[in-house]
Amino acid sequence: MTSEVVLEAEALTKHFPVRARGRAALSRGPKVVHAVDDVSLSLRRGRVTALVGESGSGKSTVARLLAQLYPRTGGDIRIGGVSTAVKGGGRHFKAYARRVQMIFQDPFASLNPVHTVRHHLTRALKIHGRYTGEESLAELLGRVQLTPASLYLEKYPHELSGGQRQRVSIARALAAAPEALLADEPVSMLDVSIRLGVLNLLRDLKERLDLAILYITHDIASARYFADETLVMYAGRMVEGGDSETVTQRPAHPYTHLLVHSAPDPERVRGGPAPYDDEDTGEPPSLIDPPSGCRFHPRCPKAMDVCRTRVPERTLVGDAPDHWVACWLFEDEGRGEGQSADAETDIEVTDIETTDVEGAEPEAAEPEAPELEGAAP
Ligand SMILES: Nc1ncnc2c1ncn2[C@@H]1O[C@H](COP(=O)(O)OP(=O)(O)OP(=O)(O)O)[C@@H](O)[C@H]1O
Repeated sequence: MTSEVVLEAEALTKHFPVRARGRAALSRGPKVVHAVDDVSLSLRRGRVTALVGESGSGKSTVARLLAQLYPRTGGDIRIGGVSTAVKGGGRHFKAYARRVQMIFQDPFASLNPVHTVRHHLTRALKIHGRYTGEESLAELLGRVQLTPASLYLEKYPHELSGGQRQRVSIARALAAAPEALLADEPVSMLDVSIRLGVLNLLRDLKERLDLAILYITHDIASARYFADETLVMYAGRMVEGGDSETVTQRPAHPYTHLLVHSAPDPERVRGGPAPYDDEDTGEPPSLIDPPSGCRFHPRCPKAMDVCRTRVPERTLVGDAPDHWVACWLFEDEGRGEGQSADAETDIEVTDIETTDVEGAEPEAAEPEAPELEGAAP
């Protein structure tokens, strides 16, 4: 874990204002959606960091904050160690976007249907001052394994397969020669059969271009396969993090257990231990009025009194050097950040052997949909 930090967030917070309606508008003060609270993370050169959690846990908001597509409510974003807050559109945003690029879930929506691949890539290269004629286009397409370039350059998005479209989106992001790539569920809309190919491409790019990649996913099994480090988010807060093997094989937080247990797991099907009742998955809370203390406590089978009132701090656990959890169950065993000790928990651990990404995503109820004041871009 010693490679250089490219992009980091410290105590990042985003609250979206919501308009109260009816009597609530008269009786209560302004309401906000607590989409992201106190999130800290570091993206390092040549490493993939997975951000895992159910729908509505705040993953996309973290990515959009890191891409400077939203202003933040609080906290800091540093690129190359320098604090940065950029407003969309201008010269500063362009300079930032040269270093930090984002790819989205739906490549069909992010490519303009009336333009060819040539148009998309030429434009991106020109914006970032890197267009040097045909060979720069061929080089970009080569990077995403769309060769020979002549087969693809004159094609429109609808003439490409889903996987090819996502590769063109990735090529367009690479036109900036970024240091960090924020990939928001980059394979979840693709056919199961081609997901692995796109993840392998991203991994290859990470290695060849020394990219720092944030990989957002619902699917913790794919995080184990693809990411060096895995961070788990629940209801706007980060609850656990560490190297992917440890977080997915020896999860500490009860919520991570739930995610691991909901993932496809041949061992469990053969009778491996189940830490919790499979059916008892509950629902994520409203983020307008999130639970006090640990936000997972209403769903947590291990909840204690303290969980209802006080937010747990990050504490290092287990043998792996950077494995941390924010959970009161570990108050006694925790080493505090930077110390060393063993942590035993009374939670049984379920091994997962799944290494492909074809599994179903854990089901999650949609959180309460607020009336938006600031529309998402
Ligand atoms: N522009 C907005 N205005 C108000 N609330 C918003 C806005 N964007 C997101 N939210 C809310 O913030 C919370 C976090 O949403 P976000 O999209 O970041 O979660 P997510 O984990 O990425 O979910 P998904 O996997 O479904 O994309 C949700 O409750 C969502 O409704």
